[in-house]
Order: sequence, then C-alpha cells, then structure tokens
Amino acid sequence: MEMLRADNITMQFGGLTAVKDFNLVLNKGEIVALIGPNGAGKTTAFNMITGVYKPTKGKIYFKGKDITYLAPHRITKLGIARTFQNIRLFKDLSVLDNVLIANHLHIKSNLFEAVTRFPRYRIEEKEMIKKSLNLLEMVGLTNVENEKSSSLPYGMQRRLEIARALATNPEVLLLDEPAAGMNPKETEDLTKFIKQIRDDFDLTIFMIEHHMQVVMGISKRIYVLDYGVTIAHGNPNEIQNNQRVIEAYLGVENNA
Ligand SMILES: Nc1ncnc2c1ncn2[C@@H]1O[C@H](COP(=O)(O)OP(=O)(O)OP(=O)(O)O)[C@@H](O)[C@H]1O
Repeated sequence: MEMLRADNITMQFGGLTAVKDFNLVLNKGEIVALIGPNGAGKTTAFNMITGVYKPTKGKIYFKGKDITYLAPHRITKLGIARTFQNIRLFKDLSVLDNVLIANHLHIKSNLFEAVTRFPRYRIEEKEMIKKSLNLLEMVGLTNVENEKSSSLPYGMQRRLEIARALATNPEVLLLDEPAAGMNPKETEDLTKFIKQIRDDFDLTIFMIEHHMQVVMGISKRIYVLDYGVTIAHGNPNEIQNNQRVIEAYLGVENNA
C-alpha cells in the first residue's frame, strides 16, 4: 500500500532551487533513506512533506489525500511525525512531560475542561500518562520518566525525541539524522531500534542519514540528492555501486 507520494516537488528560495522535481514513493512498512552531501536539499524535502514549507511546484499525497498545502499540525494529526536534526526536547521538563506534551494533540477535552480539571479531562490525563509510560517502556526508557530530559545521555535523548514523535500516533515517521553525534555503540543500537519501532508501531520510515552503516544496514531503498536533484534511486547495493553517487561524495571530500 502506498503511504506517501511526492510528485515533482520543487522548492525555490529566491534564485536558489533547493530541491528540483523530487519524486518519492513510500510503501507501507518500508524503511527508506534520503542521502546526499551537505546542502543537497534533504531537510528542505522533509520540510515540504511536513508542511513547514509549501512547495513552489508539485504535489504531496498521504494515503492518496492531497496534503500539499496543509498546515504542519494538520499533517501531524493525519499521521506523519518527524524528528529534527538538532535534538529539540524541552530541556528543563521531565522525560514524561516531554512525551505528554505530544499526546495533547489527540486530547478531546476543550481548554475550559482542562483548566478546571473537569472529570473528562482528568480521565483523559490519566490515560495519557499510562500511554506515555507504556511508550517510554517500549523505546527502552524505563525508570527515567522523572529525570530532566537534558540529564539523559545523548543516545537516550534521541530515543526520547522519537518517543515524542510516536506519541502523536504516526503511520509515517520521518527521522532527520537520527545517528548524528552518536558513538559507534549507540549507532549500532539505533539501527536495531529503528527496525524494532517499525515493527512494533507498524510504521513506514523515511530517514535522512549520513551514517552509511546505518543507511546500508536497514534501508530497503535509497534516494540520493545532489544540489537539489535526484541523482540516483535504488537498493543499497545499487547505490553503493552507482558512479554518480560515488562522484558526488568524492567531490565533497575533495572540496573539504
Ligand atoms: N529557508 C531557507 N531560505 C533560503 N535558503 C534555504 C532555506 N532552507 C534551506 N536553504 C538552502 O537550500 C539548500 C538545501 O538546504 P538543506 O538544508 O535542505 O540541505 P541538506 O541536504 O538538508 O543539508 P545538511 O546535510 O547540511 O543538513 C542550501 O543551499 C540551503 O542554504
């Protein structure tokens, strides 16, 4: 089943074309990667899919529904969640509160009921806490729910960020460089973790990642962007042996 489709999406910033005619298909249950040198347009592609940027051209469909011009919160509510390149947790809040905040998207009580702690709100709140604790357990963050989120080791903060995204009940999860800043052990654990959440939460995952071990290890297919243009698309083996891809990466190294 097709979960997400982008048809020729293009994003121009003034005279700069950050992404040009990008075509994407994500099928249910797939883990698909988006790679490319710095500034290739990967985050811009994510920002278009999640409604942060409105494409200059092209259309985006979630389960057949046109979401191109929807606001980010509407897109999240439909079932697309994301994490960010730089961890964006509420640093001074507890681990549990960070997840609870994301849960509020699905709360049915209105503001009056919340402020007055109306019975319906109290019941919903209890359910949310239970659901959040369960979620934390599923991502391996047990017994740290009352810790300040900033006190967690880096790898755990990344898991918390993913838990927060999962709290919005997504069907499609976009991960922006989940292995950034991780040590080799954390990176290895992350690879298993991504597969595990795909299975446990019945997800389709689209991930930007520079860490080739992670990308090649878990991706079914890979899209490669360079200067906003898709220079290759294929399975890990095809991408590893693709001459244009090799040149794009070597070019970056030579310029460094
Ligand atoms: N809001 C914006 N306004 C103007 N230019 C932008 C904006 N966002 C991105 N760009 C430009 O678009 C191009 C693509 O940037 P983008 O961040 O999407 O690349 P990336 O592949 O995600 O890079 P990295 O791997 O370094 O995160 C860059 O030249 C960048 O400077």
